[in-house]
Amino acid sequence: MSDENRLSDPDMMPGDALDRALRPQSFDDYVGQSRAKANLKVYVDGARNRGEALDHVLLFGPPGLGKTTLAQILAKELGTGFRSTSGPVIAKAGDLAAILTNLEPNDVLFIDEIHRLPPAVEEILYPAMEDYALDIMIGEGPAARSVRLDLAPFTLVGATTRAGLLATPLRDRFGIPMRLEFYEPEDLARIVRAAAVKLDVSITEDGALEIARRARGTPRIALRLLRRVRDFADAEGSAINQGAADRALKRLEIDPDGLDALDRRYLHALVKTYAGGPVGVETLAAALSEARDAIEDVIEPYLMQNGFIARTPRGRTAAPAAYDRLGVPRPVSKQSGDLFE
Ligand SMILES: Nc1ncnc2c1ncn2[C@@H]1O[C@H](COP(=O)(O)OP(=O)(O)OP(=O)(O)O)[C@@H](O)[C@H]1O
Ligand SMILES: [Mg+2]
Repeated sequence: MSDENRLSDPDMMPGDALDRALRPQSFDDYVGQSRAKANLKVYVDGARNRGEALDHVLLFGPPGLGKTTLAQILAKELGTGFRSTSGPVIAKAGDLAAILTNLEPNDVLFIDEIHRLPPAVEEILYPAMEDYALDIMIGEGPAARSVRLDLAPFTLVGATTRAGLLATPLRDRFGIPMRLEFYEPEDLARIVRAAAVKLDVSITEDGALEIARRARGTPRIALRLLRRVRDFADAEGSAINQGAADRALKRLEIDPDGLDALDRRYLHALVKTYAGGPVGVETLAAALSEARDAIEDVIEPYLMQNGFIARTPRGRTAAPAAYDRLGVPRPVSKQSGDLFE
């Protein structure tokens, strides 16, 4: 994202090595997402007992909620190998064919950002997912013929921040679609406390909860805030208690409800510049000098979840909570009946 200082950007790279060290290794360490987890446990047990490959799994939801982590855990719990790649990395059909033919029986193949697979690559995935087979063209012109090559049974785990961008034939081939949800503060507090133990940081219960409440429902952000708050607490020579966490997060310009500077700029533009909308996402992106993808993947899901904005066919609209949040009087009435239904 263009705003390099955005601390709560879950896409930000630095610290990712540490993130890896903090990654849970089993269903039991994986906090929250109880619905997804409970179902996956049943499917994993079934596949393992039958000695079969697990059905293909599609994990979708905003960045930083634990898709990659869950994919790795699936392989561990299945007791299979784990191969990992991503949509933009696979340029040619042959690249994917090479990966597929090298899989061991029942392996997990993880494709991150699966919505960015080139269409020609996507097509060879269809028979691979459906029949564990590759259709390869041999020769050219009138003599060309297609040869079918068998593959070992495998589980494709696809991850995407945008299930909506997936072609329907691809989406339909996932037997197990799973939406990951934003985390409750209590779950994020558990994640923060577990990380603090691993990082040897002393933190109180309410210190962890303060960080959790302000992490936009996202584990990656919670972990990042923990590291920054630790720096401030170290400088103060104090443990991370609620007061220390609050002071540090204020300095980081993260509001008590977790909104950061970019969230506030977004609401400001929508409510004040565009009179509460409806306004198109491209217009908002231009006004904020942010990429449209970042707006749609990172900013809007959390604002929507918290009732600040709505997406309508005609564009984004501000909900009453957005006016209240900015201290702007709510409009008395608007012609568009869909605003405050
Ligand atoms: N349920 C969880 N319990 C504990 N820690 C978690 C959980 N989910 C995620 N994390 C932590 O948050 C970090 C981010 O998770 P992960 O990389 O899996 O997110 P992601 O959904 O794959 O994000 P992206 O869409 O950006 O690829 C990881 O380092 C992991 O340690
Ligand atoms: Mg990931």
